[in-house]
This record gives sequence, C-alpha cells and structure tokens, in this order.
Amino acid sequence: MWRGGSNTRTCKRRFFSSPTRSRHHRPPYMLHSRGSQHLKAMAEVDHLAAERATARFDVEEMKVAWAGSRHAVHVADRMARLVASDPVFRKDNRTMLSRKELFKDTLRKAAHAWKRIVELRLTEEEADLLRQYVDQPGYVDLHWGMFVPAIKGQGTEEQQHKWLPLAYKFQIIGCYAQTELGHGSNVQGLETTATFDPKTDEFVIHSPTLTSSKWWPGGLGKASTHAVVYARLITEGKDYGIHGFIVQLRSLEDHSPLPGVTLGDIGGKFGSGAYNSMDNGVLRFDHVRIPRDQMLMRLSQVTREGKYVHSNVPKQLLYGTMVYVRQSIVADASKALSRAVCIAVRYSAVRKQFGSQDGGPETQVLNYKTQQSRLFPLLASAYAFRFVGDWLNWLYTDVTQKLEAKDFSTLQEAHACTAGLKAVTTSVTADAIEECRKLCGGHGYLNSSGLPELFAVYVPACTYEGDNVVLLLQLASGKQPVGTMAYMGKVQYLMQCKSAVSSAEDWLNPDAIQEAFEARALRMAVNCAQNISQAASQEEAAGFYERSPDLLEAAVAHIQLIIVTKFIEKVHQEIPGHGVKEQLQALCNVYALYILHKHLGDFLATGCITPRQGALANEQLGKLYAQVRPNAVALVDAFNYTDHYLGSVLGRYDGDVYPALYEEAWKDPLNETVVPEGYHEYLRPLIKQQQLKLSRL
Ligand SMILES: CCCCCCCCCCCCCCCCCCCCCCCC(=O)SCCNC(=O)CCNC(=O)[C@H](O)C(C)(C)COP(=O)(O)OP(=O)(O)OC[C@H]1O[C@@H](n2cnc3c(N)ncnc32)[C@H](O)[C@@H]1OP(=O)(O)O
Ligand SMILES: Cc1cc2nc3c(=O)[nH]c(=O)nc-3n(C[C@H](O)[C@H](O)[C@H](O)COP(=O)(O)OP(=O)(O)OC[C@H]3O[C@@H](n4cnc5c(N)ncnc54)[C@H](O)[C@@H]3O)c2cc1C
Repeated sequence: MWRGGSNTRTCKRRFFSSPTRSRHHRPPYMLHSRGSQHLKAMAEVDHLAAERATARFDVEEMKVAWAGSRHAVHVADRMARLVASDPVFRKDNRTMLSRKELFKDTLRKAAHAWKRIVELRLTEEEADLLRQYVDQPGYVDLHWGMFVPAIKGQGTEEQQHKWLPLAYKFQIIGCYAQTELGHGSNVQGLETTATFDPKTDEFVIHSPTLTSSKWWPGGLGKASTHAVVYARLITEGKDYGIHGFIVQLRSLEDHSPLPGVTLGDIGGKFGSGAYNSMDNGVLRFDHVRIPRDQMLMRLSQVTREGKYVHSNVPKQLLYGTMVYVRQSIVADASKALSRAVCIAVRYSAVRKQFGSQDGGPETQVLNYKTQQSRLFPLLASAYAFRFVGDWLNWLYTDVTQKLEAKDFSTLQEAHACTAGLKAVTTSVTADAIEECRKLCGGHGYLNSSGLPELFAVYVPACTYEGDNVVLLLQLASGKQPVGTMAYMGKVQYLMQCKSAVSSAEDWLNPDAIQEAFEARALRMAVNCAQNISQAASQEEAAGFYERSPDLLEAAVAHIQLIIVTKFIEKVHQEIPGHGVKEQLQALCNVYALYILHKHLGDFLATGCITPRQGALANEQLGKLYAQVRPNAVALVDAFNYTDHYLGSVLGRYDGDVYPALYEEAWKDPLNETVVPEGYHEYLRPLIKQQQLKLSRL
C-alpha cells in the first residue's frame, strides 16, 4: 500500500547522447606522423597488469559479493555490453551538445532503449539495468520511478487497473508534480487547489498564485502527457490538505497543452551535459476540470456527494512514493561513488610524479600516503554504501509487506532510516566525486575524465527527494528504542562505558568499534535532548529550533552507526572466494576508523574514547591503508564497470591514459578548424593594430 513501485533494485536515472560532431579534425601532422603509430603501439599495453597481479583475493568472487549474486553479475554484464556495443548509446561528447541536441538525443535513446527492451523481451530487472547503463537522465526515470509508483501506492485497484497498463506500454507518459515555486520541503505548504464540484462530479485544479506554479518536476517540461499532481483537496468548503490527482496535461494526438494548462521547461541547470538532458518543468492550471475518479483514492476518498472519507491509515502513507525513491537513491549512491573511485584509483596507479633517482622510475601517485588517506576511505565508503543499500532495500520490502497487512508499526523506523541514509550517502558521495576529481590533478578537470559530469549529474541528489538537512531533522522525532534504535535501550551502559582499546590492533575488534559508535550516537542524542529541554523551559518546539544544528550532528552519528553496523554484519556472514572476506573486513575497518578519525571531536567530547585511543585508531588506519594498497586496483575492478559506463579516459580498464587524453582533445569542436572562427573578426585586427603601433615607434 505504502510503496509505490516494484522493489527491483533500482539505480541510475540517465539517458544518453550520441555525438553529432565526433569527427576528428586533426592537423595533418597528427594523422601520419610517427607519433600516431607510437600511440597505436602503446594502446596494446595493459598498464595496470602489474597492479592486478598483486591482488590477494579472487576478483571474480568479489564481483559476486558486490553485485549480490552470480546471477546479478551475469545480467549486469549482459546489459552493460548490450549498451556499450550499440552506437545509439554513444555518450562520448555529450558535454559538447547544445541543450536542444541533448534533449532530442535523450528522446532518441529512450525510444531506442524501449525498442530493444521489447525486441529482446527483457525482464524488468534487465530493462532497469539497461536504463542505468544508458546513463542519461530523462523523462523515463520519473515515469517509471515516480509516476507509476505513485499510482501503485496511492491508487485504488480500479485506478491501477485503468492507468497502469497505459503507463506500462508508454501509451501515456507521466511525471510527479509535487514541488512548487514557493514550496518544496514543506509539502503541507503547497498551494495548488483541487476543489470538488458536486454539480459536475469533477475536481477543479487551479494555481491560485505565482508561487503555486509547479516547478521542478522531471519530464514535465516537454515529454509528459500526464502527471500525478499534488494539490489541496477542498470539498464542502473545507481544506483537507494535500492529496494526489492524475491530470492529463497534453493532447495524445499532437502533444499540445490541454485547455487551461500552461507548461514548459524551467531552464538550463548546473554543468555541461549532466542533468540538462532532463526537462524539469513549470506548470500552471487555470480551473482545469478532471473527473472525480482521478483523485488517487486508496488512502482517502471523496464521495459522489462530496463527503470526505479518510481510511483508517496513517496520513504519511501519502509520502510513500518519496520513501520508495529515497531507498533507491541510497542504492544509487554506491554506484556513483564507486564510479568516481574506480576512475581515481586506476588513474592514481598510472600517474607518476617525483621520486625518480638517477633516471629511475618515478613514484605512482597511489603510493603517496596522502593519496591513500584521501582515496581509500572513499573506496571503503563505496562498499559500505553498497551493503547498507542492500539492507535498506530489505527493510523497505519488509515494511511494505507489513503495510499490506495493515501493520504500521515499522513505518516510522523505515521513514527515519530512508531519510537519514539518503541524506548521509548522497552528501558523502557528492563530496567524494569532487575529491576524486582533485585526486586526478589537472586531468580530472577535463570533461573527458568523466568526473565533472558525474558530479554535476549527482550533486542535485543532495536536494531532490528531500533536502538533506530537512531529512536529517526528521530523525529527531518519534524515537523509540526499536530496530536500528535498539541500542538506545542500553542507555545506562552506553552512557558510562569506557573503551577497552589499549593497542592499535584492538581497533580491529568489531565489538570495540560497535561500542564506540553506539556510545557516541547515544550520548549525542541524550545531550541534545537535555539541551533542548534546557533551551525551552516553555515550549519544546523552541528548544528544537534552537538546538537543531546539534540535532543534525546527532542524526549523522546515528546514521553512521547504522552503516558501520550493517558493514560489520555483512562481514560476519559466510562470504565465498579466496581472500574476499579478508578484503571486506579490511574495508569495513577502514570505513569505521576513518569516520572515527574524522569525527574524533564527537568521540572525545562525549568521552567515548580517550585522546590516546583516538591516536591508536589513526595508527591502525595507516596500517590498513598499506593492506589495501596492493589490492586497490582489483577492488575497483570488482565493480565490473565497462569503459562505456565509466565514460572516462582516466578510468580506462587498460590504464592507457595518455594516448586517450591526447586523442580526446582533438575531438573538441574548437579543433574542427586549425584557425579559429573569430580570428578574422577579432584576433587578426588586434594583432595587426598592435604591429602597426609598434612599427610606428
Ligand atoms: C526505456 C527504459 C524502460 C525501463 C523500464 C524499467 C522499469 C524499472 C522500474 C524501476 C525504475 C526506478 C527508477 C528510479 C529512479 C528514480 C529517479 C528519481 C530522480 C529523482 C527525482 C526527484 C523527485 C523529487 O524531488 S519529488 C519531490 C520530493 N519532495 C520531498 O522530498 C519533500 C520533502 N519533504 C517531506 O518529505 C515532508 O514534507 C517532511 C517529511 C519534511 C515533513 O512533512 P510533514 O510536515 O507532513 O510532517 P512532520 O510534521 O514533519 O511530521 C509528522 C510526522 O510524520 C512523520 N513522517 C514524515 N514523513 C513521513 C514518511 N514519509 N513516512 C512515515 N512517517 C513520516 C514524521 O516523522 C512525524 O512523526 P512524529 O512521530 O509525529 O514525530
Ligand atoms: C534536479 C532536481 C529534480 C527534481 N525533480 C522533482 C520532481 O520530479 N518532482 C517534484 O515534485 N520535485 C522535484 N524536485 C524538487 C525537489 O524535491 C525540491 O527542490 C527539494 O525537495 C527541496 O525543496 P526546496 O527546493 O523547497 O528547498 P528549500 O526547502 O527552500 O531549501 C532551501 C534551504 O532551506 C533549508 N531549510 C528548509 N527547511 C528547513 C527547516 N525546516 N529547517 C532547517 N533548514 C531548512 C534547506 O536545508 C536549504 O538549505 C527536483 C529538484 C531538483 C534540484
């Protein structure tokens, strides 16, 4: 009832472009020179072979651990290769396309993807993987990711019967129109109205103010024919708050807006290429009439007479589609992060700087301890997010089954976990992609590194589906010591326990880690509660408001505890494959001790550990980095990404970076002519003028 969608593991949401200007306009000397032959010969070398040879574990088995099963590896392999081998899905110069070209290319790719899905009779799992590997944000993401789930979760059986077959066959295209110009986070503050007219048995959908214009919905701007619109339900003169309605926006004959509907795209967004393939839209209604049965009536109904009836279920079930997407965003975080880390690790193994003695080899930058201390925690985080994402998917499935049986007991826990994990994993991932760009030095700033676009596509995840700060503040309400909060039941012990760690090796004990993280999270929560009651002698809300920055930090501590706990639990399981478990154990320790080191202030201020124990954790972290180093390239190989999906000259599997960088540069439109456009207009007159001046001197 609450979930809106299929619980297939969901992932990225992008669709991509074919280059329309991919000709190499190289100067003649490039085409026939010895240099060119040299580049060709170089391309046959696997520059990372030596790195792969040092791995102390079975990479194929690690692929299984990462993907979740042998079947998952196999299906992902097939879909990735299907996309990589199809010229329509080329994406190598997407950042050079104009907005219009990019959007048209997105439509083309989506149509082609659908054709292949139908021709090959792909399963839902395969189709979704294909969508991910096409890797270009587009209307289909919102159609499948939010429109369909909203109808499934909030529509009655009859409504599902009527609308879902149309959506499944793309006879209609839908989007999720909730956010308005004036309100996004505050859903209860939305202004669009849906007023019931008993005379005609219709709702009148209206945008009463400028700020009530729908603003942001993906797929709305140009593609969608329909939307699930969230509006204030008014009947018998009373406002019953926000409800969902299916509204047709465009003609199914010629795609023109229906009478009373004004809509368009909201304009260019951050970065080149990136999320600009998506038509985020604006929408206004001028007294648009829809039949009463287009209100999504699973949770509450309006009768023919106009009487409002609310089923005996929590009203927050209306937010179910958002919860569904939030859990899929957590699964996606590990994908985006692992892509960035894969690029940075491979490139760091190829790149050499300094350290040459008497003409000997220079040092691979991956050997610098500073590079390791910046990069390996991100590698560990990718694995940590992967496993916590799997767990969250399980939790989501579990709560959905309970809700079907009218058991609402785990609703709050599921909401808090999805909100908190969405906030923490997306914030860390966005920062980590930028860090990976820096880890790749100057070349990381080139579009051909893949990192600028990955960042630009990813960073709005910190905002959409709930601003991360707003979501973290949700954790502060309604805490009961159940599920992931169960440790709070040990309040007496955790408030006074002292860590027994006395050597660096002691930090390898999962119980020591677990206890320190539990004590820190609990003490921060208790401190907040005490401070709130002190700050607000009169009213709790005032104290909450006053101490909300501390609440944020306490919420992050709680979520980090969940991530650490789920990683530890994963490593305790049976994991087949030579050395696989040991590597995951090392990464789990890196993740936990890195968080401990980074947030040392919290652990010290709450008295969970001593400064000496903090120093020992850092000492152990250094040892773990040395352990990870020979396995680093193999650990990113285990993500099993094709070069097409990575889309990075720096992250190439063969590590043959320099010829690729060199080749890529010549594809830039600026290199289509040897003498640039504008030379005769602006450069030549300037130079000539200066020459003339000089000759007069
Ligand atoms: C061609 C190819 C074909 C391929 C076919 C393949 C098919 C495959 C199918 C799978 C595809 C999957 C694709 C997925 C891809 C998805 C891509 C998505 C891209 C992202 C787009 C982004 C979209 C959006 O951004 S939509 C808009 C999102 N907006 C928000 O998130 C708004 C945030 N605000 C809120 O959520 C709320 O307003 C909130 C929670 C901040 C405050 O709410 P409110 O004011 O009502 O409540 P409170 O007073 O704060 O709380 C009261 C009470 O309720 C509890 N509560 C709040 N929310 C919930 C909840 N959701 N559940 C349960 N409980 C909740 C809250 O904790 C309080 O509890 P108390 O106990 O009373 O304290
Ligand atoms: C790329 C993209 C795609 C999107 N797609 C869709 C879509 O398909 N459908 C749809 O309906 N919407 C969509 N959205 C809208 C998105 O869900 C909202 O932008 C998001 O929920 C944040 O809301 P807001 O813009 O109102 O931010 P605001 O709430 O205005 O945030 C501004 C600042 O205020 C702070 N803030 C707000 N409230 C509080 C508080 N209570 N306490 C402390 N700080 C607070 C925030 O932390 C932030 O720093 C999309 C947005 C983006 C960027």
